[in-house]
Amino acid sequence: MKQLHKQTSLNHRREEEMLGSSETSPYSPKSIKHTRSLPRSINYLLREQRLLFILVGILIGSTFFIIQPTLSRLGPPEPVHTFLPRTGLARFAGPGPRTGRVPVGIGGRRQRIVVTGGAGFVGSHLVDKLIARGDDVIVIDNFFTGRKENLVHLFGNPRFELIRHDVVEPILLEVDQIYHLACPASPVHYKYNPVKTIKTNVMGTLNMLGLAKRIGARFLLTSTSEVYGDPLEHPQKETYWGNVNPIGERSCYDEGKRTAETLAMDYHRGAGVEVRIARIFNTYGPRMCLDDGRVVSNFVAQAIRKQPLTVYGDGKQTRSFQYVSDLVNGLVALMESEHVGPFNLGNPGEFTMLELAQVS
Ligand SMILES: O=c1ccn([C@@H]2O[C@H](COP(=O)(O)OP(=O)(O)O[C@H]3OC[C@@H](O)[C@H](O)[C@H]3O)[C@@H](O)[C@H]2O)c(=O)[nH]1
Repeated sequence: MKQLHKQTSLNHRREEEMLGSSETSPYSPKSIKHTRSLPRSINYLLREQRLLFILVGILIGSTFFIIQPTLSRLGPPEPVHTFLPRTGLARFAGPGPRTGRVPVGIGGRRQRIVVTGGAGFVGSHLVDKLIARGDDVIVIDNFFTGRKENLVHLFGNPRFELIRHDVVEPILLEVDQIYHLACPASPVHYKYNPVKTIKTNVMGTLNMLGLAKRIGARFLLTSTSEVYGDPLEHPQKETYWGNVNPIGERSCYDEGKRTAETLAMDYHRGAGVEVRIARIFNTYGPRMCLDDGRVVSNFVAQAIRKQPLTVYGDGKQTRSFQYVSDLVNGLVALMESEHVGPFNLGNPGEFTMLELAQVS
């Protein structure tokens, strides 16, 4: 009996709860409330001609978006770039010619390019070329061998920025292309602090490749003919793997650049980063440091001071020499090309050092 009674009282409580909920309970389910308030919202819309105002607003908005493209065509013409479309832009814009409206900040925008080591001899000439063709350029340099004087003519140019930064530390920027030149390149400079040289080549390249991967930028590594070491093949083709001393005085640079190349290819294979590798042969031109210990600098400095030229060894060792503007044209052409992997940039004609001394 007790049990039965309990059951009855429970049923009674449930009936009470159900009744209460549909009548006056403040905790009544939302769905019931919604059904009741629907006509009220329609009433709200119909009152005081609110619906009419909404329709007029939609009409004005649509008219603006129809007329706006016509107006923008009447504005000043966009600057015409004669160079080939580059990948960063192509990736955003999609294949084929860009037509119709494009979102602000994407359509017709210039390339943003980072040049690490842009205050150096080669870097500053590269920056000049990129600025001249209409790009926005950010230079990163720690001024170990680079000099502000190489870029002073660009100060005040709104498309140019200079950041004092060492690439062994990470940096975050939003760009389309990265030219990675930062590293002391003459034997006296790279032997001055060999641990720092190899750190720059490994950590610096790792950081810039990481940045390229993160932001989807194309990456060009400036490597060197020194990756061939003391070559056993002449001339050296890109397919030659070299003859390098891993423990010599030059190894910090030779092996550093070889590791940098390895990293670039691993980022390409493993993370899909678009990489270019330029193996740069001896280069000369304005803004070379007269005290960098290279043969052209030394011969020029000695000739200016009317001193005898110092030829090391028997002078029969050969080198090729290219003018800096030719190298810069090659770097840009390589970046714009679809060639992945190493590419020699130099003059095919070789001289012995004795021959070079005779023409100086
Ligand atoms: O006063 C000198 C200087 C150098 N030399 C000789 O000239 C030759 C060229 O030496 P450099 O120091 O100019 O240049 P290297 O060819 O050794 O290295 C160069 O190679 C390619 C680049 O990537 C490197 O950054 C660059 O340093 C060497 O055989 C050197 O012994 C002289 O005979 N007299």
